[in-house]
Amino acid sequence: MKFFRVQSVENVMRLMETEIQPTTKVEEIPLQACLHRILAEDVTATEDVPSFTRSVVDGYAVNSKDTFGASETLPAFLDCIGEVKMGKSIERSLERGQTMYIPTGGMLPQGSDSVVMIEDCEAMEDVINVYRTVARNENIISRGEDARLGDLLIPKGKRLRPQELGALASLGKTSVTVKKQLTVGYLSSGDEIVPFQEKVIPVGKVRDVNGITIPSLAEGWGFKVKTASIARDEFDDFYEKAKSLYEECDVLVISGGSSVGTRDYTTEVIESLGDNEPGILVHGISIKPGKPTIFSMSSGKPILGLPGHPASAMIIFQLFGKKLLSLLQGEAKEGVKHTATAVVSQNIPSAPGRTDFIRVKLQEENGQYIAIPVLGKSGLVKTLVDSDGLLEIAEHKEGVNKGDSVTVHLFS
Ligand SMILES: Nc1nc2c(c(=O)[nH]1)N[C@H]1C(S)=C(S)[C@@H](COP(=O)(O)OP(=O)(O)OC[C@H]3O[C@@H](n4cnc5c(N)ncnc54)[C@H](O)[C@@H]3O)O[C@H]1N2
Ligand code: MOO
Repeated sequence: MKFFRVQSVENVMRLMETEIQPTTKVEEIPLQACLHRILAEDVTATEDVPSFTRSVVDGYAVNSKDTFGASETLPAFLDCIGEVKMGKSIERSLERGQTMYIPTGGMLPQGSDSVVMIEDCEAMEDVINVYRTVARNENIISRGEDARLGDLLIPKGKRLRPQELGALASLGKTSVTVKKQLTVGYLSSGDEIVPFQEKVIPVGKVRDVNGITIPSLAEGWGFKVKTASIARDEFDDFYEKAKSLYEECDVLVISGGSSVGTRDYTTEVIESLGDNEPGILVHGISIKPGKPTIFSMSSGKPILGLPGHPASAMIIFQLFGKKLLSLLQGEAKEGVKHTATAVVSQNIPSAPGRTDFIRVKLQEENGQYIAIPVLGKSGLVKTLVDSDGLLEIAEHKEGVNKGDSVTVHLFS
């Protein structure tokens, strides 16, 4: 493996797609614990949903033909023969010219095919004046309209959001088979890095920023995280910590030492884990920031080496870490990216042959967002705090011009 034989963002993404095999570990858990988990089985409807045709308004159940031509000046007159009770089955059927009062959610009686809203009617003892023509199926939800018995309701591989949980609840599913939640092993490295809890630190030391940003991102995406104390720039200490995380977790993420400095043990340690087959596949991406990124596969397990600079680490983890975890977790398709459209506030040059991710702040002006670059080195944490997202300048472009409309990837 040669150092810094940079590969394009696209190549690295493709490589991840071919190398990473989705986990086969599944578990059955209660529906209430399924939020953000990946469905491991196709869910088909075991009954018609809803199981009966119901009204979506308070009004009168009618045969739409009986309202044909009805208007403010020429109402239709229908005989009211009773009332539908909420939550109860209705045995009586309507004959032509008849109606029944029906609450929102009530079951439609046989002989009716629509509901006239109460506001469009007037009750005159047992006769209801209908002042509006309604169409067939108006103001109702038909039996099986959500899903018919046997329909594929949610395909496997789908990340379960609150609405999928709602659909599963509507079928009476109390437990669901999902992919086992992956555990991300995270390790910060470097002699200069000290735990962030240290109140006073000697000159030359730096508090561990990546040790909080990277696990927080992974947890926010629905993964478990295990960490170890900061690895020293010394092979044995680094190796021991990396090895135990590698063995206990589904994926290992290391920050720092990804460059080519003499004290950088990261590559050596990565190559010592598992069978190192195929080993380091990427060391260097044509991207800014984050060029010295490492991606390795060993004994079927992915290892990601993040550059130490906090902005580089976070940006690379957002882009490649999220993709890697989503592939490994067996998500059918990565979730929709959170983006905003904005107008660039100034010219931003970029070197062709490299994908640039510019931190930007969004400011709303006259109903549109203005993207203002937050310039600063990738070692500066404040640049991340000041920015709302990233503006991507594609590899083939020489920059963007003031006034260009661009897509900004929002920090989640
Ligand atoms: N000769 C070259 N040198 C460098 C290159 C290059 O192409 N050729 N690339 C530069 C780029 S780009 C980056 S990014 C860095 C990445 O370096 P490392 O991944 O080896 O990271 P370190 O040297 O360990 O740290 C860099 C910087 O970040 C601070 N750091 C590290 N870990 C943390 C942490 N957990 N929390 C907060 N800050 C952290 C560290 O103290 C350093 O200041 O390499 C360039 N060099
Ligand atoms: O590109 Mo590095 O990632 O300068 O900080």
